[in-house]
Parts: sequence; C-alpha cells; structure tokens
Amino acid sequence: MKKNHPEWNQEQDRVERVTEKVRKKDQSLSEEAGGVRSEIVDIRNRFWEDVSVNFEGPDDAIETAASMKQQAEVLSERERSHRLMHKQGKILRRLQDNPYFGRIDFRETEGGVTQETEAIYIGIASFYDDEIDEFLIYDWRAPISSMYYDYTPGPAGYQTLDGRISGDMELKRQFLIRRGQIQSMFDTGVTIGDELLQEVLGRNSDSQMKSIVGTIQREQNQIIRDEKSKLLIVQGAAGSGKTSAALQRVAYLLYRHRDTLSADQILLFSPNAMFNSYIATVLPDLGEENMQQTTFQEYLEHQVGGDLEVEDPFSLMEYTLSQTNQAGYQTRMAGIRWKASMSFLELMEQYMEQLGQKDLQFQDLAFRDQIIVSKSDIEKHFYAYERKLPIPNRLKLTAEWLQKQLRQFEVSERKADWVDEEIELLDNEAYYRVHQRLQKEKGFTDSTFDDFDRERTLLAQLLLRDLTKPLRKGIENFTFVDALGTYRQLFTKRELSSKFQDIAEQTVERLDSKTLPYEDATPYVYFKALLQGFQINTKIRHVFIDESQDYSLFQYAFLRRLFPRSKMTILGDLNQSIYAHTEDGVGFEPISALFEGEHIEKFVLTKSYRSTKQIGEFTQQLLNGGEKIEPFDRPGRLPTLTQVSDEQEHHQQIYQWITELQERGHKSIAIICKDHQECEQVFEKLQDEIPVSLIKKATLSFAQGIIIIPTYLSKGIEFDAVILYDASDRCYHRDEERKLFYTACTRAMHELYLCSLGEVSRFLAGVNKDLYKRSHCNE
Ligand SMILES: Nc1ncnc2c1ncn2[C@@H]1O[C@H](COP(=O)(O)OP(=O)(O)OP(=O)(O)O)[C@@H](O)[C@H]1O
Repeated sequence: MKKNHPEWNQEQDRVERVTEKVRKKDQSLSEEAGGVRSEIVDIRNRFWEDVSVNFEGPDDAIETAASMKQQAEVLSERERSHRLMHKQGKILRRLQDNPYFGRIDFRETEGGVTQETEAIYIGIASFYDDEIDEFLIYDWRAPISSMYYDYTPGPAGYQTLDGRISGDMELKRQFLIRRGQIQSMFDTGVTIGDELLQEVLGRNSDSQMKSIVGTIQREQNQIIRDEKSKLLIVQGAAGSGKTSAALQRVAYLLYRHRDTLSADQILLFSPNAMFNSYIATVLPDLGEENMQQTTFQEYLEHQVGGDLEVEDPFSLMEYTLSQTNQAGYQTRMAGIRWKASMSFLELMEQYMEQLGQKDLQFQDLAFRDQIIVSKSDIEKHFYAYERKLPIPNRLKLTAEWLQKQLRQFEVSERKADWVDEEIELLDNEAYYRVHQRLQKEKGFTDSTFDDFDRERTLLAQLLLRDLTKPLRKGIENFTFVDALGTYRQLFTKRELSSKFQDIAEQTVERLDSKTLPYEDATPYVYFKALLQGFQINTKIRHVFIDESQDYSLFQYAFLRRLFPRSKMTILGDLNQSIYAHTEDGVGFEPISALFEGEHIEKFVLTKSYRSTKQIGEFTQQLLNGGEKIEPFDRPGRLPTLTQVSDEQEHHQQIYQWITELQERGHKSIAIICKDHQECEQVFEKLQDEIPVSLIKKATLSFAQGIIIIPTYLSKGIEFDAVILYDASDRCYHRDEERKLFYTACTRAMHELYLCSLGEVSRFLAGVNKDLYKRSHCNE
C-alpha cells in the first residue's frame, strides 16, 4: 500500500474512530435485537395465555376477537422492529468494513454570509453520532451528497426541499477503504477521480455486477436522481453504465421515498433470466431490497397461458441467424417487422370494432362430450346485447349467463346414471364431508328425513360441483371465447392488402401448429386484453426497461397501457438492436409520442467505461455510423485477430489464448459463438480439455471461469476477456449481423481476441489497422 497523500495518517485515524463507533453501535443494536427476539419468542409462546378467550355470548366472542387482534398486532410490531434492526445491523457491518468513499469540504454561503467549512464524508448509508450530535457519514443519496457527483472544487450547491443551498466546495477527496484500512486516497480535480475509476475498472470482472456509488459520474447522476420525468429515456453506448445507473436509481428512489415506496412497487424488465442473477447483489449490497424482476417473455407466457407454446426471442434469433436459406424466410422477416409496428396495432383496434358487430369466435361450453351451451348459442346471446356496450362488458354478462346455465345443468344431471357410478368411486373424504353436512342439518331441524336419499343427493351435488369446477373457472377466465381462433381469423377473413397476403398465410400455418410465434405473442396478448378488458397494473410505480432497444414500438404501446400510472425509465443502445423485430431501432420520438403531454427527459451517455481504451476504439469502428463514443482512458493490450485455416488450428489457437489469459490472471473468459449450434460444437470439442461451461437460454446463473455463450445471451454482461470464436466473413457478413458482432466484442473489459476460420468478416474492413494486432496461429 502506497501512502501517497500527506493527510493519509489523519484520515486513517478518522476511519478508525468512525469504524469503532459503528462497531459499538452495531454491538448495542445486536443486544437490543436479541432482547426483541426473546420478546417475540415469549409473545408467541404465551399468545393464548395473554388472550382472554370466551365464546359464550356474542359480546364475549367480539371481545375475544379484539383481544386476539391486539396481541397479534403487538407481535407483528415487534417482528417489524426486529426486521428493521436486522437490516440496520447488516448496513453497520458493511460500514465497519468500508465506512465511506468520499469527502467534500463545503463552505455554505447563507444570505451572503459565509459559514464555517464542514467536512462531509459520504458512504452507502448515513451514520449519526448521538454523543456529538453530528453525522459522521452521509448517505450517498442525501441531497448534500449530490455535490460530490455534480461538482469539482469551486462554487457548488444542492437542492433541498426548502430551496437551493449554495457555497464553495473547497476539497473533494476519494477513498478506497477495505476492512477499515485506506487502500488509496485521491484529491480530485476535474471529474470523480480518474485514478480511482482506473483502479475500479481495472479489476477483474465478477459473475455478479457491482455497485458504482463511489464513482458515479455526473451524467449518470442526473439519470439516477431524476424525479420529474414520467418517461426517462437513456441512450448509451455499450458499457456506458446504463444498467449501473438504473440500479443505483432504484436505490435512490427507495431512499428518497422510503415512507411511500417499497421495492415491490418497482419492476425491472431484463433481457433474460441469467441477467437477473447477474445484477441480483447490487441493491442488497447497498442495503436495499431487490426490486421485482421479470422478462417480457415471462410476462407473455403468463398471459397466454393454457396449452399454447410461446416461441421465445432466442429461438427466433436462432431462426434468424441460421435459417436464412429456408423457404419463407423473407416473408417471416417482413411479418416480424409488420407485427412490431403501430400500423399493426391500429389494424387490430379496427378489427376489434368489427368484432363488436360480428365474427367473434366462441367455443362450446361442454362437459364430458356433452354440449351444455353451443358456441352458436353463446354467439347469439353475446350479440343480443346492446352493440354499443364494449366487448369486455358484454363478455362479462355472457359469463354470468353461462354460470347460470352451468348451475342448471348441474341440477339436471344429479339423477343421471353416470353420477351413481361416479359416486361409487368417491373417496372416504367425500363421504366424510357429506356426513358432516348431514349431522349439521339434523342439528338444525327436528324433521326426520330419509338419510339415504339425502345422502345420495348431497353426494351427487358434491360430485358435480367438483367436476364442473374447472368449467366455472374457465368461464371466469373467458375460455368460452376462442381468442386464438379470432386472432387467426384476422389473417383469413379480413381484407388485407396483397402486400400482406404471404405473411397472413404463413401466420395461419404457424398458428395451426399450436406454437405462437414470438412476433405474434405480443399482438395476441394485446388482442386478448382488448377483448377481455385491460387489467391495468396500479401497484407498480416505476417500470425500468433495460436493453430497451430490444422492444418494438408495439410492445412499448402495450406496456404504456399496462402501467398507465407508472413512471418509466428505459435504457438502451440502438447499436445493439440485434433482434429482427427491432432491426431498425425504435427511436426516441415514437416512444415519446406515447407519453404525449407528460414530462419526458432524454439522456445520451457517450462515455464508455467497461473496456480498455484499445478495445473501445476498436469496437467503435465496427459500427457503420461512426457514432460518438468516448472510451474511458484505461490502457490495455490491442485486440488481436488471427486467421486460421482449419478447425484443428482454430482450437489450438483458442487453447493457447486461454492459457495465456489465465497466466495473466484473468478469471472470467467468454468464448462467444454466433449461435447455439456453434456453442454446442465448440463445447463438445473443448470440454474434455479444459473446464468450461456452456450457457444456454435456460441457464439461470454463471460462475467465474471459462464459458461458452451465444452472442445474443451475452448482452448486458461482461467478462475479463472475450474470444470471438469465429470472426469469419462466412459467419458475419449480413448487415443485420454487424450489431451482433459489435455487441459480442463490447463484452470484453480487458482483452479481446478474434479468431477467423478463413476470410475475416467484412465488418473489420472499416477498422483502422493500427487499432488491432493481426497475428498468426501459435505466434
Ligand atoms: N461510474 C462508474 N464507476 C465505475 N464503474 C462504472 C461506472 N459506470 C460504469 N461502470 C462499469 O462499466 C461497466 C459497464 O456498465 P454497465 O453494464 O452498467 O453498462 P451498460 O451501458 O449497461 O452496458 P451494455 O449496454 O454494454 O450492456 C460495469 O463494469 C460498470 O461497473
């Protein structure tokens, strides 16, 4: 450790003083928590002793209930306190290890009068010293802490609820503290210390993302602290900290609105299940609970339900990449684009109007091959309602009518022979239930009745209730409407322009195979929602969409309708739009149009932090448009490109690189292949030689080490080193593949290798030759 600062010892002394106070607080808190825990155990054990139980009269019963309620409230209050103490304890232990990461010396000017300079130390949570009545640490999210991220020494200020505070920042200092020891310390000038960022970014990657609170950059801070916008759009280069900013923003919102906002009111849509585990520790490390996380696919599958299989975007991706020569490919691509557009959404809305008058498809309400109400009768009943009534309302009325029909059917069936046969097969539990019921009835009436007949009736009733339960549930969920059939009809019955005829035919063919193509999944779910009534979500207050370039305008329109009251933060990079449904990228404008009249903010992040300068400069030139991306100035090796002539050489080269990378201390190495098939082949070859794991779309998490992963699953994550398995022109030549190539290369933090079997990809033609090294196999 190099004590590179004249005030090092002074600061180390303070660290020790503060950590000691934190330790003491932790100790007293844990003693207190121990006391509360014993109280809880005690309350639980003596729960019934302390409740006065008396059910003799109605008043006694009410009193008993009140007494139980009171006791339960005491218990739950104690449990809540215990949970809070537990959470606080965790934070205190973290503070003992690393109490703070920043300091600013601020001299406030109040009404033109300059106050005394105050040293403000900033960490992941506040710590208040009761003895001296002072904050020893300020939470990074406190208003005063914002100056740390927003200003360099000089005039500075921050916003509070009571107005703006201004003054002068006399010092800005950064610390890296571990286990209560200062590891490094810098006084910063221009931005938040390049030195510290260098140090943080130069470390090895992990299988879990880390928080960036100590080094948040000014432009990221704006995103994190924005509170005005209904829609916040972030377009940021690969590695510019979009996901990081999103997660710190969640932590910020939870802090700012801690009395009114909880983690389960925030929902993040992420690109895949593995990504969820990749980011899972960021918020807990900051002492916050994780928000809800899901993928759009998960949502779709849940909504489609039933026995219809929904194709996922990864299978579609595989198709897009590998089936280019298959008949119907171009038609499908055109269909994907059409179904992602607003014009398709509008078509669907027009179709709904038509369905209000005619053509809605129904299914028979049937029980064991017996039709209770035929689909044509349901149709007649539905269209007999006032046509002006919205479809969902008419469906609700129809559902009520069907429940009545079903009840009548149950009564009429009680005497049927098959019911006798089924009664014979009933289990003891059913008989027991019926006897209980009979006992009760006897207790209530003095009249005698034939127990045997009554038992038979009750058993029949019970049996029919049980057997028709799925039907009742089905009616509740509108299964009597043939939603898929009606959706299918859109492609058969409606006048579509000849431009869409081929797409329509192909769609019908696919729908008949009982798989819902990915491109139809969102329209179909939207269509179902229009039919049955939108179940808008009012609980979620903030929706975050990461990798937002992967969502079509149709999907945005849908999400907007689904979460009308939520604020939305969407973060993406148009250069990483790798899916066919978003190939051309959904720009800012059309998304903003969905939020017309609301406050919208757009931020563009051009600085990229993930990769070394060498990798950043190289990857930037892979893009067609020559976008402004500014790589962070962290030095590293030049990317290396090797051309091999056969498979054996190819694998030899990969082994050699892996060995060298491991010798240089890299822990996470990704061999990125274009698609799953290539991944499988490479895995077959390598698995006996080196410990390597294969990442598939269903993989839920990954550990450090060597992994083989298809391009599209590597989105959003990063590795110490990336080896692009085959950077040949055979693999990457179509325009659509450029972004895939770019996305794969931008996953590398420290080193990047490309191996090409045969002629190298044309995408490298635009890259300046000085920006990479061309080597030969085994060199
Ligand atoms: N202010 C910062 N301080 C320290 N590290 C940072 C900062 N901003 C970003 N990083 C690091 O840069 C890397 C990339 O960040 P992140 O994954 O959030 O970027 P992204 O924009 O979501 O990337 P992509 O679009 O390529 O998935 C991460 O390792 C992150 O920790």
